[in-house]
Amino acid sequence: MADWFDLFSRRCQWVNGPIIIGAGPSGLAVGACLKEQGVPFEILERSDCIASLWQKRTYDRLKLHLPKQFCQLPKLPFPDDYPEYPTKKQFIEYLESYAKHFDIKPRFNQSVQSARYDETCGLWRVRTAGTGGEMQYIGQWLVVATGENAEQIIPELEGLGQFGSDVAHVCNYKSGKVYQGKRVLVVGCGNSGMEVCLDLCDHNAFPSMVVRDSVHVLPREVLGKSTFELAVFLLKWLPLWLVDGILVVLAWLVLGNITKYGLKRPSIGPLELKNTQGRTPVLDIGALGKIKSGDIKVVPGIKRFMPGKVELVDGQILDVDSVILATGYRSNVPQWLQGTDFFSKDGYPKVPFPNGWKGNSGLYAVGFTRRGLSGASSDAVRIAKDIGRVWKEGIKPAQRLTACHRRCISQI
Ligand SMILES: Cc1cc2nc3c(=O)[nH]c(=O)nc-3n(C[C@H](O)[C@H](O)[C@H](O)COP(=O)(O)OP(=O)(O)OC[C@H]3O[C@@H](n4cnc5c(N)ncnc54)[C@H](O)[C@@H]3O)c2cc1C
Ligand SMILES: NC(=O)C1=CN([C@@H]2O[C@H](COP(=O)(O)OP(=O)(O)OC[C@H]3O[C@@H](n4cnc5c(N)ncnc54)[C@H](OP(=O)(O)O)[C@@H]3O)[C@@H](O)[C@H]2O)C=CC1
Ligand SMILES: O=C(O)C(=O)Cc1c[nH]c2ccccc12
Repeated sequence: MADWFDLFSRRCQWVNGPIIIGAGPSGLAVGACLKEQGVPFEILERSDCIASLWQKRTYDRLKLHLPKQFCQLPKLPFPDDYPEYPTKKQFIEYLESYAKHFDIKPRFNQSVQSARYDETCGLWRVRTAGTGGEMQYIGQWLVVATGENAEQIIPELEGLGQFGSDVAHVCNYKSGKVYQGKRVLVVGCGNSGMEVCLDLCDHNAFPSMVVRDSVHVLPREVLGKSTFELAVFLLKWLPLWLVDGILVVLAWLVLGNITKYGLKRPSIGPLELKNTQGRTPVLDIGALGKIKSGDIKVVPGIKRFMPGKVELVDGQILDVDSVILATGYRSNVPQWLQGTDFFSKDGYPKVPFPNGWKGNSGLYAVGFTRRGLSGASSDAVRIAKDIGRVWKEGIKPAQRLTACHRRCISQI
């Protein structure tokens, strides 16, 4: 009886078409491409808005750091009057207009708790929790679009619990305004750590940035041309190792020897490191100047925290008012995707680029190639074509619905 109650109370829903998890740029891009193919779909989003990473978990001064042609989604370019590097506000407005243009209406407050392929009926079952209670969605395809940045990484650092209350992950940092006059320890030297330090300087705070190992810093532009664009251009003719070599030489010519500031370069080149380990090179937009001037202090790894203090691996003890953890993000796919070995433990597809977008039994992954928004866009185009082909071949899952659906519902 309870099963039929679920069905009638709409706690269990058949989705005619793919179930897309995540309404960030990746999920929206797949949605737009599916619309063009005439394939219906549902997008399930844990937050109450599209692109929640951009709307809720990024700082005010953020801009795209790749030129706009590498960041637009399929089928709808950025408006002509957008600058080369759109601001966060412009990017969000673009995404809002993108969703509107393609009439994409995600289901908000649907946090996916589990998704599993049911071999017996050949369908995916997706369970969500949200403001309206628990729901189950059933469909033939599952598109994972939850992103490489789904969860903040809080490293285990000795004594951090005793440091004091002013510890935040960078995803909760908005502006340096509230840190005025404070000594701030920024842990991490990726693009977030660097830019937050710059923002802290601009708000008269005193940042120290922890660089525990090595980091690639590249100028965002060389002679007025985007370094990233140059790399993409060179990769058309040259092997990756050579392009990496050229980038390092260019960085040295433009930025000088930065080792003396505590910024050691990794032995692996910047693009290879990005592709293999997901470590994004820093595209400098001014932090390096502040490091050179001494406004941002570079400090080595952390040994332990004490109340109001931090001890570093070289024995220095610093008095610190606040700590910002710019320690990165992780995928959350292993937390909810069950019964498939398509994703590895780190939450990325096991199959290397360019084949990681398609798994078995109607499973797809978009936005997990460590290639930013342009990587997500190419995944989205491929996925929609693949699903569209099957859809047009006339496999109408709805026709299988009655018998199959009944069996599935009876197992809730
Ligand atoms: C600060 C920052 C700046 C960046 N700048 C650039 C840039 O300039 N250029 C570039 O190319 N890339 C950039 N990136 C890379 C970034 O990955 C992309 O910009 C982009 O946001 C990726 O889109 P996505 O849809 O794959 O993931 P996200 O934008 O993270 O979207 C995933 C969505 O899935 C939802 N979700 C997650 N888990 C669940 C769940 N269990 N159930 C339901 N919903 C769920 C999330 O709430 C989110 O809305 C940046 C990343 C960061 C963190
Ligand atoms: N558009 C833009 O301008 C921006 C883009 N981004 C993008 O967002 C993504 C995430 O960037 P970001 O948030 O910087 O994260 P990243 O993963 O790129 O960097 C994390 C940093 O934290 C360091 N770290 C992690 N754990 C520790 C620890 N225990 N002690 C000391 N250091 C530690 C890492 O060091 P190690 O390398 O040694 O592990 C690394 O320097 C990237 O793809 C980035 O390009 C971010 C900000 C701005
Ligand atoms: O900003 C990011 O995180 C990106 O993933 C964009 C990106 C993809 N490939 C790169 C290589 C160098 C610098 C940024 C990127």
